[in-house]
Amino acid sequence: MQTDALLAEEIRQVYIESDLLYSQLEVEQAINRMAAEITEALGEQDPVLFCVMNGGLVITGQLLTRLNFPLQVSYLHATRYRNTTSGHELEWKVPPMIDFTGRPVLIIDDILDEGHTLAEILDFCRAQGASRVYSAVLINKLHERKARPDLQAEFVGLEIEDRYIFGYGMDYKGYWRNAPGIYAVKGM
Ligand SMILES: O=P(O)(O)OC[C@H]1O[C@H](OP(=O)(O)OP(=O)(O)O)[C@H](O)[C@@H]1O
Ligand code: HPA
Repeated sequence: MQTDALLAEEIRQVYIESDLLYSQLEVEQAINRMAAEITEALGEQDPVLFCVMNGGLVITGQLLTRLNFPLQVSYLHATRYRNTTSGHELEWKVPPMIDFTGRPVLIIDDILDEGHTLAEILDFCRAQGASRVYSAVLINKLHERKARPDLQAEFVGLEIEDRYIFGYGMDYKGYWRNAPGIYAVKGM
């Protein structure tokens, strides 16, 4: 079999053998709660929201239609895993392109795993003059390997055990960001 055919087979197999950790309904309920908490904290603050591409795509879109107050939204692109299942140095592909000097910023991403990605993005936004920097993640992964012991997002959808997951923006080798639930890869 050709390499791409082998990968396609692996990708299908990973989905078939995965464990569903949270259904679409459970994820949507968590997003509703996050949106209410964000509205409560930022509804009067004229914030700038940044989607962390690629993984933040789905949660950002799902949150946006639930945030009924004045805000601006844009994206930044930083990657550490590069479509693999283990992290490397953070690579900035696109820095924030809206000026947010003196304004609150909300960084939105799919997952806070070891937290190197979020920590570096938060530091960058603080150094660039945000009045305050908040973060929202759909998933917080529970383990003792956080980049900083005190690192937490203000807004968290769901917590998961220490397994490699995909769905709702999170990928397995670049695939299954579109999976409509939170799935854990068998054996990982
Ligand atoms: O907490 P960490 O251990 O730093 O990992 C979390 C980051 O890893 C993933 O991005 P990735 O680098 O895979 O790029 P992607 O957004 O294109 O999937 C995810 O979207 C987070 O941004
Ligand atoms: O468990 C994960 N799944 C997908 N992407 C990720 N990026 C960090 N951790 C993960």
